[in-house]
Amino acid sequence: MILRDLHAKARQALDPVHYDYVAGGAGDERVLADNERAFDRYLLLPRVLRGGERRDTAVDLPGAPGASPVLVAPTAFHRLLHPDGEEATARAAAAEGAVLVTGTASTTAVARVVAAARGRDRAAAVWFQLYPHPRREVTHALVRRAEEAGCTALVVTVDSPAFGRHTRDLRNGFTDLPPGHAAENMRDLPGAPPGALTDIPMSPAVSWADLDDLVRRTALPVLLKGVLHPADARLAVEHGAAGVFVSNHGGRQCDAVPAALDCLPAVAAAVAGRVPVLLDGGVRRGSDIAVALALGASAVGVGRPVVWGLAAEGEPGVRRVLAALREEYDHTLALCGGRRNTDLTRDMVVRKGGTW
Ligand SMILES: Cc1cc2nc3c(=O)[nH]c(=O)nc-3n(C[C@H](O)[C@H](O)[C@H](O)COP(=O)(O)O)c2cc1C
Ligand SMILES: CC(C)CC(=O)C(=O)O
Repeated sequence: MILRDLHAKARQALDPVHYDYVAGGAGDERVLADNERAFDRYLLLPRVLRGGERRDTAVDLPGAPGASPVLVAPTAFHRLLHPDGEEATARAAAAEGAVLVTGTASTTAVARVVAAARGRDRAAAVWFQLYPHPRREVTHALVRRAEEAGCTALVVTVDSPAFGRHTRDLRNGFTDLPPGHAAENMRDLPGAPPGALTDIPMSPAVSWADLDDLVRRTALPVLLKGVLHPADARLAVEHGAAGVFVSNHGGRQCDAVPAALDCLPAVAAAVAGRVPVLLDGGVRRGSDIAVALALGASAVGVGRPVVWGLAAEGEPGVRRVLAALREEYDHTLALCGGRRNTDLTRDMVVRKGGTW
């Protein structure tokens, strides 16, 4: 309910073109719709008489011990959506104990984002989402910026060898950031001066060799974001990834893939507990988090709900979103007879209308 209210408030507050940029997806937005709908296809089957007075929902993630199971997924251009931008998001995430995955396409430089988070909580974990650049030296420069800023992990987005065709943006002619906004992490790096959406160039040539190069080059844990095929999850582990995000980019890339949730069980089976599996796409309720964790995720990311919270109310709005999800999840865990996240097991999820 809180999330729906903040979404409605954000819609009122935002320029319709910017609203469409966030809300929209690729193609006919089939995947966008299915990400949320997928959660309606699964139900929880609680266990009884085995709970406890207290619950502990913290999770140990790479570079983020004792984190909330709800992460802030990377979303671009926060200053476009609220004047306090990424710094407000960072303070809110830190206050809620949530890992912030800050993006390459940030309208605030990564050093300032991390400083804002650490100003709120000295132990706050900020991960840097990386779009591998067609020129390796630019990728390396971005990694150095993230390392120097104090990020504790890299999240390499691998579902974007090309820009997604966002139908609403094409219709609205949304190609440039308004004056005064820029992709600050790209500033002074070779390439176009920041200002256009496409100043974050995608590279169709990115390969496993680039992942090997990154893993060799940085001491930070490297996670992959945008893995759907179990064979790729297996390869990710073999190539040294410290975690895998099951994600279809919120339905913004290929509009003919399964819902993220539907890909989770096979990826979790392929990874077989060797590294954490995370999921994003369509998570809107505490019970969605419980379903994802029961199906093999260690934690979930939320994208649009955080942006709606930011656009509607700034830092307090983001806090409300993260707190609501965490509290609803804790309540669901209690109702399922769990004390820890790992008490939610595969047998406690059934397909609607069927049995397991
Ligand atoms: C406005 C917007 C911008 C995004 N920007 C990025 C980005 O820069 N890098 C990235 O890896 N994912 C990006 N994503 C995808 C999110 O990280 C995440 O995968 C997706 O939003 C999850 O789905 P949800 O919005 O249903 O929670 C973006 C998503 C949205 C809605
Ligand atoms: C600048 C864009 C590449 C950000 C993005 O990933 C998205 O809008 O989905």
